[in-house]
Amino acid sequence: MIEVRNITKRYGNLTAIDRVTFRVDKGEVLAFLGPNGAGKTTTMRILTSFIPATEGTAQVAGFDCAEQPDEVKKRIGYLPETPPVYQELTVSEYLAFVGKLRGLSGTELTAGMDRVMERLSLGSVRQRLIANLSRGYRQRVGLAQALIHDPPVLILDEPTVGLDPKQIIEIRELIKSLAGSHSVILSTHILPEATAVCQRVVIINGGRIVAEDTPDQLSARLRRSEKISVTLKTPPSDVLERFREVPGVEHVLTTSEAHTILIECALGRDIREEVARFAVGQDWGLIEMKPVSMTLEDVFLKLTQREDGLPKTNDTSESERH
Ligand SMILES: Nc1ncnc2c1ncn2[C@@H]1O[C@H](COP(=O)(O)OP(=O)(O)OP(=O)(O)O)[C@@H](O)[C@H]1O
Repeated sequence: MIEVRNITKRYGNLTAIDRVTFRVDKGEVLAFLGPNGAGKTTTMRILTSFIPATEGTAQVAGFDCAEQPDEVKKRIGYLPETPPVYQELTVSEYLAFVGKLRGLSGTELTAGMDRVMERLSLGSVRQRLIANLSRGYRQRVGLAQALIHDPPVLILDEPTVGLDPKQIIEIRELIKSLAGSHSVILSTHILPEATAVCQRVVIINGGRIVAEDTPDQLSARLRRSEKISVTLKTPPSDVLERFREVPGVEHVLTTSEAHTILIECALGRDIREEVARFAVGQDWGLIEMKPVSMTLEDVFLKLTQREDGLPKTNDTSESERH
């Protein structure tokens, strides 16, 4: 439904995105995840035919974003980071206005308005001025304008920024309910949002795609070792060296918690029994031992930070395509 091939966008000397390629299938919800400045908005703008790519092609429902912008816009609902709402209109007036801009009129317009108001539970505020709505309701109105012409494709740029936790859950549930009937790209820098809502994640950093997969597959693929977190009541000062004696242990690391250490062994091995026997034998007071799985957050940091912990930038990033 969305096909992006090798798109590059340059602003003067700055390459905002560099040979970005990905696709979104019919009914799929894709997270476009990346830190600030990674190139998310630039990509969304090319897809919505707001700006042309310097190189490469982007297509929506078979139409070229640069050459057939009218056909593309008909099939896309776009919610920019700041919803394009008019404060001085009521919800009903605003949605009628947007619907007309989208070419709807008569019964088609009324049906479209009724449909989005019901879907976004806007019925009770339809006669309220947008200026007097809470942020959560304003965001719902923003989503309603994106859906008014019932487009098959939705592009949502950071749709939950600035909402309270309850509103965030509501908006995420709504996006999930669109899966199957709509193809959705959700741009976000919030990791739990990607896992909560999307089936697939594209990670962009410094203008380049650095990974693309399901959240589970991403963590599995980047995991290079098994990790166990061990908490001891009375660890000796040389606890790291001592644990390195245990057969199978490859690395022992400190953690931010004084009495907890991290033990690594080869992928597929389970050395918990040996580790427990050793700690108990030394009488170090074994309080807790648990396997540590790699979260999407770990994956994200691994892919978007340099070895020295600084963020990778558009100028210095090495593509780590997997
Ligand atoms: N019109 C422009 N002119 C010059 N540089 C731009 C322009 N728009 C974006 N950039 C630059 O391109 C890079 C990518 O920006 P973009 O807004 O696409 O990132 P983003 O991932 O959406 O970040 P954010 O989440 O902060 O909006 C940044 O370095 C940004 O400063």
